[in-house]
Amino acid sequence: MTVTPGGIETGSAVRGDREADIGMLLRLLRPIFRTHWLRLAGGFIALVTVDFLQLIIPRFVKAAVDGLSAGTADTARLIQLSVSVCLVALVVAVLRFTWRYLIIGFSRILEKKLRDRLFDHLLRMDQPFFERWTIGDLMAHASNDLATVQMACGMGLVAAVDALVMSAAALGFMMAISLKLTLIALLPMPVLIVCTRILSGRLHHRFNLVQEQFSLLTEFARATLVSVRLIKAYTLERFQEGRFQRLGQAYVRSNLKVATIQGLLFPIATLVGNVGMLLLLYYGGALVIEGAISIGSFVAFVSYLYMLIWPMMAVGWVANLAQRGITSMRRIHRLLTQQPVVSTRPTVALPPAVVTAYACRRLSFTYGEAIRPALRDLNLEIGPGLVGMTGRTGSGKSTLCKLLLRMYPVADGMLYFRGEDVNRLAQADIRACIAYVGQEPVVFADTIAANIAFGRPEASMAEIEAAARAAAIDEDIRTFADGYQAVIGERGVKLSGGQRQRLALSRALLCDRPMLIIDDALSAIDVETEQQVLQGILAGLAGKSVLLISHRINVLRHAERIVVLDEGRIVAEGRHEDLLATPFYRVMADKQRNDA
Ligand SMILES: Nc1ncnc2c1ncn2[C@@H]1O[C@H](COP(=O)(O)OP(=O)(O)OP(=O)(O)O)[C@@H](O)[C@H]1O
Repeated sequence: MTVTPGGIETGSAVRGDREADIGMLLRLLRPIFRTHWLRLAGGFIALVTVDFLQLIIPRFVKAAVDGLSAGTADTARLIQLSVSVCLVALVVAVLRFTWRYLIIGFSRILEKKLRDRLFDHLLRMDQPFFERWTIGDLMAHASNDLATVQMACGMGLVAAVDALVMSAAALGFMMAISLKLTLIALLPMPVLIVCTRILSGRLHHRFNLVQEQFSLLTEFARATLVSVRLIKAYTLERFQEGRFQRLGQAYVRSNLKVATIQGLLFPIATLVGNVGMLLLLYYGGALVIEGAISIGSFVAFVSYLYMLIWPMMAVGWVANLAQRGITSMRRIHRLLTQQPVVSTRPTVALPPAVVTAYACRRLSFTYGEAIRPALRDLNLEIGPGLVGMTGRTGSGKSTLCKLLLRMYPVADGMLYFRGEDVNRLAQADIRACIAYVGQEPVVFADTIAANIAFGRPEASMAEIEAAARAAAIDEDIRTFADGYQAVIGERGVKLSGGQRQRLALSRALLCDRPMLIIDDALSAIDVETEQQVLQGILAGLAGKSVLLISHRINVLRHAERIVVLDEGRIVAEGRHEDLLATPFYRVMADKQRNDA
């Protein structure tokens, strides 16, 4: 089993797109900042006010200490100062809540808007895009990168503004007391900035490793649970347990490394603060003895010095947050600037239904990195009525379906829908005319009714039941205790393979679109039910075009015309009886007759 590591770096680097500069990134964020400027302004006003109020508290303490040492402070004065400290602390508490609510709330709004944009963008991308990017890559963008940008635009901005205001104001107050003492007390601070910068860089790296380990662990658990039946069939439980345990150990090890760095960061900050305090005690004490500063000023100075420790630490932290935020924004930007390769600029409106739904004119197609074309010089008309298609595996049948569904680009003049070159039509217009049933039925963990009504959520129960009857699954559904309201488990685990296929078919029949493409989607249905299903399809055929791909002669013989593909080319075409004279079809028919 392959586990997707969610390696955004590797995945993106391979694609080698141009890196976005800061201006491009800001352009992406600017509209969100502009819309919420009032909220941000309110938040920062509250934040700066908190900083100033915090700086006022030591002034009250200074007044009290000076009053006490000079013998001028009486009880009333002390109560007055204490009440002032309490009131300021109360306002600080309210304003702290306010800035947190406003600014961190803003960063969550920003994250949501970016996530919505990313999601919308991904839904608009085409098949070649999803072949280049793994789901692990995309999930990593949608979780880790968005979380990093949120952190940078929330706590990062707060810490930057806070550090700036707090350090400027604390330094101002300290210098007002004594310039010399300020310079002495600040001597150890650069050590703190450098240490935080280095350690938080390492912390960031370790955090990334923790996240990577975590996504490996969760992806492994997901992949194991999804294929639990296969694992049991191959008695791989022990093997999987061992791999899971090893991944778990690696995750714990990465977390311990994070804890080590975090464990170093705070003691270093305290140590540096205490060294500053030592210098302050020595030189500040001397200044008090000389009478150059009062005891109150000395006490206030101590408070300011403590207040400086956080901003000094924040400098290194903010630099790392900003760096990480920019890297993540670049990845998001790279994803948002990917464009679908299938044309999205229609020049003409969808023509009304004509006799031929689809026409291929010397249609050739080669997958991006393939050396051999999957389809070569195909000349084919589909519709109205039932066109059958068969051919060896890998002969290009599903590729043709994908082209008809406009999942891959085709050159001009090769594919016509209702007489118009598909490159001149909107993909959505073409797709809206086609109901498609793929080889692998897609079933959601929802009720049977909701699964059938996926393409037409507004359909009535009567319509849903009629579609189920046409796909010969109505009787099976009624065997469930909750009938159409039965929840069929993740990926339809409560249904058999044949039931899943018929469910997918009923979904397509309910859509009642002019064209129906069934890509080998009846393969798991028994012969008797298969005939019922075919009757259901044939009953609704009037005026429609159906392309029915199958390896079964019994299915194909109902078609008015059968096309045989081999190595991407049409090697035979005609009615069932005519084709019996051709080698591939005759061998297939003989073999299936003998098997029966
Ligand atoms: N996404 C892809 N990228 C590159 N090559 C592909 C891709 N999908 C299919 N192919 C190749 O194109 C060729 C035709 O594949 P296709 O799936 O169309 O065959 P098919 O006739 O539908 O086979 P089957 O009967 O087994 O479903 C094969 O050689 C296959 O390996």
